[in-house]
Amino acid sequence: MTDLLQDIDEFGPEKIVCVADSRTGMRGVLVIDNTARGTGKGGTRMSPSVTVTEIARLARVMTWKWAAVDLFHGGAKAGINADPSSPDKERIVRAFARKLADQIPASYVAGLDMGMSERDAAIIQDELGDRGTAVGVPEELGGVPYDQLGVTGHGVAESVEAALAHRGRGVQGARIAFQGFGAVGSAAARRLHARGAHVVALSTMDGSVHDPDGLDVPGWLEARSELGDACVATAPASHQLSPGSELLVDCDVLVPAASQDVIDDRTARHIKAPVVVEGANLPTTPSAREILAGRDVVVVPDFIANAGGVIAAGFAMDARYSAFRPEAATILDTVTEKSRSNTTLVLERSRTDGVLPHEAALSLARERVRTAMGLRGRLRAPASAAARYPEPVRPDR
Ligand SMILES: NC(=O)C1=CN([C@@H]2O[C@H](COP(=O)(O)OP(=O)(O)OC[C@H]3O[C@@H](n4cnc5c(N)ncnc54)[C@H](OP(=O)(O)O)[C@@H]3O)[C@@H](O)[C@H]2O)C=CC1
Ligand SMILES: O=C(O)CCC(=O)C(=O)O
Repeated sequence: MTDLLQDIDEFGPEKIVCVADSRTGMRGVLVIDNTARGTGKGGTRMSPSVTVTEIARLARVMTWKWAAVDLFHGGAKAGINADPSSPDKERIVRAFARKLADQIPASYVAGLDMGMSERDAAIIQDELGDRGTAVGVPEELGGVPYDQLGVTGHGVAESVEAALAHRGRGVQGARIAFQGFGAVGSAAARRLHARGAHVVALSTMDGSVHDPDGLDVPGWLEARSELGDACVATAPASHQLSPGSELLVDCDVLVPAASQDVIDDRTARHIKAPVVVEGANLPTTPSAREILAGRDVVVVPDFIANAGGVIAAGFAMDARYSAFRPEAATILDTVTEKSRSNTTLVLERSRTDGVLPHEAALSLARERVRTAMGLRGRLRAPASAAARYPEPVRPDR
């Protein structure tokens, strides 16, 4: 806990709530990072290795993500330390929702992240009743099932296209490698394949598949829906790679779409792709980013490339108060527009200002958050934007 306290900076976290339930063995955490631009909002992750620090780092990414797309929610993230394939998943998810609601009534809206599905969001909604809710619930409950719709992956694919365009080439025939074939990775692979790219590698925790001539993406999508992520084990031995090798294959764009910190210094020295588009949150360590930049590898930051989830969550947050469900096409069009324009903006700023894309993206997002904090009187030094809203001049009496 000492470390975490030392990690608190002027942006947050504002609140960390840990919950546990001895009957189910559930252990969970919610981190609300920064609410200057609105309610703290972010998905809920389930993994047996989740830590408080991991969730705090992810919550900070959410602060930047909402600000970068200029939508008015703040950063938050929740985590449940459990195996998502546990037969007790429903009991664990219910215990998490109940315990959290006891601690902070109605102040967290759950959502989807690794290891959680629309079905789990529905369970949270059921458990909370009028004490809180979740987004990402099935359509049949009036929700926006953004993982099933592949919204985040759609945006990642758009970001890949914009990054390729920035390098002066089209998506047709581009070779793309993926780590992670879950909600984000599979949807991005489907879209890029449909746009004429060759998906040359994909992976799950169970293994990696590689074909330099391009994999049969529709076939792998079907295998995934039948066999789950274990589908990769059915590939011929000649197409299987050792874990992590999918990050190092020869390709035009690498899309890490699984876990954090998978691109460390050692991996960064061997990546062959000239472009990395971060589908996952926090896949590249800060020092690896520097190494990649030194090797002229362009990295599109997570909170620029994978903002489709927050855009869908933004629509879903509004839909909580409406009997009307937003059209999927409206959500996807918004994601297309924001993902492309932000990717292009950040890569251009990076080039003209001579800074890493991450730094260019961060300065855009940080400025918006700082302005909101200043206007709310949360900064030690007054923010310059406050000058636009002067105190009323009162006539002398
Ligand atoms: N869902 C969303 O809307 C959003 C998700 N993200 C981020 O995208 C990433 C993926 O999330 P999502 O697709 O929802 O998660 P899912 O749980 O749907 O899928 C995760 C995928 O990654 C695989 N995986 C996990 N660890 C590894 C590893 N070390 N090597 C290879 N494959 C691995 C999983 O395999 P297996 O199933 O075998 O474990 C699975 O295929 C996360 O970083 C998440 O925070 C970001 C924005 C929004
Ligand atoms: O806020 C959500 O519910 C989904 C988006 C998310 O968690 C993310 O972008 O990482």
